[in-house]
Amino acid sequence: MQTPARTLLAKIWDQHVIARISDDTDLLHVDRHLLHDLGGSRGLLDLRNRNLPVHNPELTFATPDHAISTARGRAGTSKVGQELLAGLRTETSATGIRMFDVDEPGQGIVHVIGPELGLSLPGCLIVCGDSHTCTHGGLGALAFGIGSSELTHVLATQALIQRRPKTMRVRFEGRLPVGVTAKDLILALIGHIGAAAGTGYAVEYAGSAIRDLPIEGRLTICNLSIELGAKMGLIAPDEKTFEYLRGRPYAPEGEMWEQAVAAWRQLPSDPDALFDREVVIDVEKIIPQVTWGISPEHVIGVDGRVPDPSEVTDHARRAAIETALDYMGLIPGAPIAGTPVDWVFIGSCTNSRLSDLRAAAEIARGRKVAAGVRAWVVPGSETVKRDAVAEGLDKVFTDAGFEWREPGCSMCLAANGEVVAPGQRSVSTSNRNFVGRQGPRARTHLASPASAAAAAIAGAIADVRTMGS
Ligand SMILES: CC(C)[C@H](C(=O)O)[C@@H](O)C(=O)O
Ligand code: SF4
Repeated sequence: MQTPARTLLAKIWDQHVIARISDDTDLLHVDRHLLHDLGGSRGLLDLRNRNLPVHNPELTFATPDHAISTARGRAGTSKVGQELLAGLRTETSATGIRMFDVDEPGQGIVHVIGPELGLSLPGCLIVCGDSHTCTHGGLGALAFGIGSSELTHVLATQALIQRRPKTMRVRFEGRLPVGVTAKDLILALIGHIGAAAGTGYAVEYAGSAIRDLPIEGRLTICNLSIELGAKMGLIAPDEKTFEYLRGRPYAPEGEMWEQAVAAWRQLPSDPDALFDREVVIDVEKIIPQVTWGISPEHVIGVDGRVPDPSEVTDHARRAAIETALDYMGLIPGAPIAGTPVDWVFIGSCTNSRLSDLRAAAEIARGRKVAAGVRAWVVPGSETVKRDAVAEGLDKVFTDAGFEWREPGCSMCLAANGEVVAPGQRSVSTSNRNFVGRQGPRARTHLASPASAAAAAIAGAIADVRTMGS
């Protein structure tokens, strides 16, 4: 009998089932557990208090990112941040967990270091107490965020009970227009199908535009899966994935590498595999995107106009637009381009990798940040920082008037006073434009690194396509 066609998700899932719990729920083995400073030490302390050992410390890795300051010398880390960092150090060393500490090669935003260290591999099941764990799906891993009690459970058992999600395939077809990046693709998708469309689904991104994307762009796409409502986003591994991973510190070597690649080649969804929902996006129609509101689905092309609630008949939608425009301080129907900005933030697990910094530097090179604008570049990891410095990107940015910071989450979630002041407007390469996300009453417009750099130079939301390089 022929085996039924299976999706990438089903293949990885089936390989991790330890026990069937019910028709749609399984106990799964976890291959990698990543810890960060906000939840990691708490989970480890919880175990200690219950006299439980960490089941597989060699499969668990930690790094501080959320609660540390990104100022030089980490000056400005709050008391709580310092306590969390100290706790992570004590508990990981007591349990034999490898921690990539501040100023050590390997430290960085947890979703940046997993891929770059080769900890995140195709076919792996990866969890972390963080909703953007979906990022690692860009390498063909099944990766998702877990809550704090699940985190403790994984530390104690290296396993997790999960309900099998429905499957959605999004095919991005065509060639990327000039100025359009992975970030624009995923924002356009969220705008098109809505920020709740992925709820209950694992989303597989496919199509010619995904195949053409370098790995870092694929990580950006998968990073925003949770902003689509999906806990998991995946992209089938291919030759680019293998090239990206070859020789990375934790990637398999020699004979093990050959065996791993042979196994990874079996992972892509079978051609006749069925998905619960299919979406096709023509990328040639997409232009650089920017958000105007307080959800990632509040997004338009940079040549567009802010919506006018008086033109919307649906009552609930009209009220939502009014609320968003009021918070954002925007005029209904006004063009979004030209809106003056106070802050530009280039960073976060969405867009702080080397290719992101290169794209921003292309726009910044030889130009100056507009008067009155503060612009930060926060590399995603020590490795990104080292590579960027080796290429002189830090110099390009500082010459243009950007501040060059140490790796961490920073202004993505406004820790340690790294905040946008009340009422001020920021263009940010991060993934959330929620109310208060970058500080109380801060106004956030999400965009790509190139678009963010263009805004810093113009002093206003700008169409990167008119800036050349
Ligand atoms: C702090 C952490 C739990 C949170 C998340 O789960 O995503 C954070 O990383 C975020 O981006 O809001
Ligand atoms: S960079 Fe932002 S989105 Fe990513 S893990 Fe840190 S706080 Fe969360």
